[in-house]
Amino acid sequence: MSADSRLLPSYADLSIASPAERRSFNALVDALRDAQEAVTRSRPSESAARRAAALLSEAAELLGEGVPDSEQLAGRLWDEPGRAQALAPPLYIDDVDGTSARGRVTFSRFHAGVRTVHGGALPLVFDEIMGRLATTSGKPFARTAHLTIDYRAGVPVDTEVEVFARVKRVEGRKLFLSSELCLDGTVLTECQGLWVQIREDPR
Ligand SMILES: CCCCCCCC(=O)SCCNC(=O)CCNC(=O)[C@H](O)C(C)(C)COP(=O)(O)OP(=O)(O)OC[C@H]1O[C@@H](n2cnc3c(N)ncnc32)[C@H](O)[C@@H]1OP(=O)(O)O
Repeated sequence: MSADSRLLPSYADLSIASPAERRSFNALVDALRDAQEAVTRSRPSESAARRAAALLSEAAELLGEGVPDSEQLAGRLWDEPGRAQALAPPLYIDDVDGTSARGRVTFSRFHAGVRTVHGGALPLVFDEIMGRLATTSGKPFARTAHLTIDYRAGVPVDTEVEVFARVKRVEGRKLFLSSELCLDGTVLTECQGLWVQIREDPR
């Protein structure tokens, strides 16, 4: 396991997978990320594109229809960067306490729009770090209710950027958070978010 339990949400279930299952599933998700990036970067010949498509289809067929979402591992290996899901780029959360969080992320061309990171990909990272902050340090389960993004400057691909988040105030079940994505001390993108602690835990 790669993170200490202070960095994990209060509802994280670390017993969901054995160490061996965790390693092999993580390797599968890493390979999926590599495939996404390789397809994005490629300009294959017709035959290479057909062959690659057949291999990817074969992999999907091998995995079959899957298990109910309550049993899936994707998105639930909380102590792994990216939680073993390929939707968002893997976020390395270095620190979380009751009021702030700090992490690092590198977007690749898969998440690019025109030369810079796609505007729809950036909220994925804000939702991850603010979601972690909103639900760590014993806080109950909360859902994203509102996000506002300010795109100050383009975010480069293939470059590690820092992400910071903090709790600005709490009003009953409502947590008002803010977050910034920075490169060399310059804020590139800012996000304001509202998380609402739900009345009943749905899990
Ligand atoms: C580590 C984790 C990483 C991953 C984190 C991922 C987190 C997510 O992405 S969750 C998925 C995306 N979000 C959702 O699907 C949420 C969908 N919405 C909902 O489930 C509900 O609307 C929910 C839970 C946000 C609020 O529902 P409910 O508890 O019934 O709220 P309700 O009682 O109406 O309102 C509570 C308060 O919040 C306010 N509020 C609710 N929604 C909003 C909103 N969108 N904007 C502003 N205020 C809002 C209400 O005005 C009310 O305020 P007050 O108490 O001052 O009157």
